Amino acid sequence: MSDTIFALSSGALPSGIAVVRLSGPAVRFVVETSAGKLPKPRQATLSALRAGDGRVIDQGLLLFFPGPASFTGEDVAEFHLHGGRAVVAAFLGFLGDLPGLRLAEAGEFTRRAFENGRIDLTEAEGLGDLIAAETEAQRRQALRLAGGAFRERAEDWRRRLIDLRAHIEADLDFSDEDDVPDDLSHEVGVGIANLRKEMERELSAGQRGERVRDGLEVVVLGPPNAGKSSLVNALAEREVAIVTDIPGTTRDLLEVRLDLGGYAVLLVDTAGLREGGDVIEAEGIRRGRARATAADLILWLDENGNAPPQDVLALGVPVMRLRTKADLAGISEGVKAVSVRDRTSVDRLLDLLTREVASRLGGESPLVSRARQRDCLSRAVAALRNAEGKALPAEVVADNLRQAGDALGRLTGRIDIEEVLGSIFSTFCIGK
Ligand SMILES: Nc1nc2c(ncn2[C@@H]2O[C@H](COP(=O)(O)OP(=O)(O)OP(=O)(O)O)[C@@H](O)[C@H]2O)c(=O)[nH]1
Ligand SMILES: [K+]
Ligand SMILES: [Mg+2]
Repeated sequence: MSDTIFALSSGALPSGIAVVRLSGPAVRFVVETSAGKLPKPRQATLSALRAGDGRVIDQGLLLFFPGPASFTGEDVAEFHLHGGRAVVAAFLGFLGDLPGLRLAEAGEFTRRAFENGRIDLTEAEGLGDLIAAETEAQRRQALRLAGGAFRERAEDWRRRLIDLRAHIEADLDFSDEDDVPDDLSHEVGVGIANLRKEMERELSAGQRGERVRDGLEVVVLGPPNAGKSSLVNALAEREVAIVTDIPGTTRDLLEVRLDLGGYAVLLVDTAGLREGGDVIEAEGIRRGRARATAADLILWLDENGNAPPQDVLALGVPVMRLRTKADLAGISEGVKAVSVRDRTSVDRLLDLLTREVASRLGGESPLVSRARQRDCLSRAVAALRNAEGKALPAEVVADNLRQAGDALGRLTGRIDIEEVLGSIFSTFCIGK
């Protein structure tokens, strides 16, 4: 019999209300001990909440969700206490002293929901993303995943794969090996190609999904003293980076998270690019370049409006050129100008960046948003490609379809999941 787990599932104390959640076989016993009797399922019930020795710890709401129709699939209870530190400490102390009860590990409620078949792995990932979501686009995407959109899609694909295999296997039973009726093999070929195309569409949308989830990375590059750190501070509206008139002030990479029109952006300040300087600065410059290599956008800042050097252009990352310190010089045509002394110009730049980010990340929330999901789906696509060759023996086609199905099984967590489970659920917070 599994342990009964409990945790403070709501946020930091003190708070108006604190929700302590329990799941497992001892839940009924705990509820009866504390509230005197089991309340009606799924109905909030006000009750004195007592410790094992009968003393009242708090007066609060209690909810009881009998398994298997609960979040975890087991008996679950929620105690809504007053969110004082002493109240919660006393209640958790009472629970911890009961036999068979222990504090939940990070993500353990969700893990039980998965293990009891209440949700699949993509829904569990969606729940984790929903809790981590900081922007509107992240919330929408996570909610779609948590609501089962990817699971439904993957199940549909799996059913179709099974149908296709059934066709092929029926065929193997009834005909000589090299004598597959043309119309049937044609039908199967079309079915495989359609599946592959649908999966490929989701994979390419997934590049957007991963950016929405992780944030679009914008790296600020330019010569020393171009005003990079000043602009980063102005865009973030906080003094994140040190600004001085000494060239070579910034050495470490500095990351700032921005919410631009509901999209997460990671803005990275870097050391000014130049030859020479001391070892510390040289290392800073090396890190800045390396970071820019993987960026989604480079903001190239220069107070004269000069273009970036060839080695920056050669990175192949889109570049937005900006002339800085526009308050000091006249208008220069062709290059957008900004001055941190002129808030309107900073706001205009924010608008421009927001439009740029929205044009890249906007649209319906993609299903794929993690490397793990991308990896599983890529394997399925590769297997389908291998099944599409002309004049392949039916056994080879069937075997590749089976492999594609296995890849989808790994995606939803039907098979081969032990090695990924730990890494997925350990990123959750305790109480989820
Ligand atoms: N007049 C004016 N001065 C600015 C503007 N932006 C930055 N500066 C000044 O330019 C100097 C350099 O600014 P920083 O933001 O430190 O420049 P940086 O590119 O981060 O410099 P490094 O980190 O050393 O590469 C500071 O004295 C800033 O006050 C601007 O828009 N107008
Ligand atoms: K500087
Ligand atoms: Mg700087």
